Amino acid sequence: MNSLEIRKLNKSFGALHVSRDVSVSIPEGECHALIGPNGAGKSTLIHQISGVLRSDSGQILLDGQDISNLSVSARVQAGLGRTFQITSVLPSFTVLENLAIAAQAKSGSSMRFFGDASRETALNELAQSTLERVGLAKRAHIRAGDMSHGELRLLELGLALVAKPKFLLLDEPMAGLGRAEGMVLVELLAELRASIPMLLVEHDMDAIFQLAQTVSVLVEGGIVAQGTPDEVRASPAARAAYLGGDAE
Ligand SMILES: Nc1ncnc2c1ncn2[C@@H]1O[C@H](COP(=O)(O)OP(=O)(O)OP(=O)(O)O)[C@@H](O)[C@H]1O
Repeated sequence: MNSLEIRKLNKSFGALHVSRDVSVSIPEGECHALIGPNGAGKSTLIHQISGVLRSDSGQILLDGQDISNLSVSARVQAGLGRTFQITSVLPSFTVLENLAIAAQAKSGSSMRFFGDASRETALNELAQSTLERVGLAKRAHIRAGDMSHGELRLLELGLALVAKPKFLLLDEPMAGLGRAEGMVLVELLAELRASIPMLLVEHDMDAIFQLAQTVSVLVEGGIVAQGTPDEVRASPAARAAYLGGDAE
């Protein structure tokens, strides 16, 4: 079963206790949004989950496997996918080439396998099907550097999907997108969440309330409210700390 469970994660920077006993459980089929004011500790938590930062204590379980002590790349190998705020797209390669390169990298390809036709076919098929999955089939042969910002976001998601993740970490996927581009991405993520559960850090409340079945509100590193969007909207702690007038 695809799921992510984090149990009592803590992280301090010197005297600053940022993540405080954070626990979240995200089962199969679910998009969980993490929201909170600037400086609440959202990025820190994402970095702890992805492995960029080691937690001081707590556990991270992916499909029941404890990945708390794995490196970033070992977590990716274990099935933890993520989109990066710093793009991993190669701008002078086409969209399809970017996906094919990612597919090859994921497959652990090396020169000694070069020329294995069936293997190349499989990688090309994976690149092509991912291209279609993220709605970029018509843009296959465009240089990635010539794409719009919204298309780049779709390609970044495609690069994560090539690795066939069991779970996706999405760090502000809507950032910088216009309304139309944002809607395309929301629709795509809504389709994907049925097969790949996801944790979404996002400031765009419309996107959150369209996508997330459950929400955690993080304030000063601790979760002050957790539940469905409606429960969180109704939570006095969340309203006081974060949602304010938007919750009305
Ligand atoms: N490497 C670090 N060293 C020291 N303090 C840090 C470090 N990284 C983050 N912090 C501090 O931890 C707190 C939480 O920061 P974090 O970036 O996780 O918040 P955030 O919720 O992601 O904020 P934003 O919404 O603005 O991105 C802040 O007070 C920040 O200054």
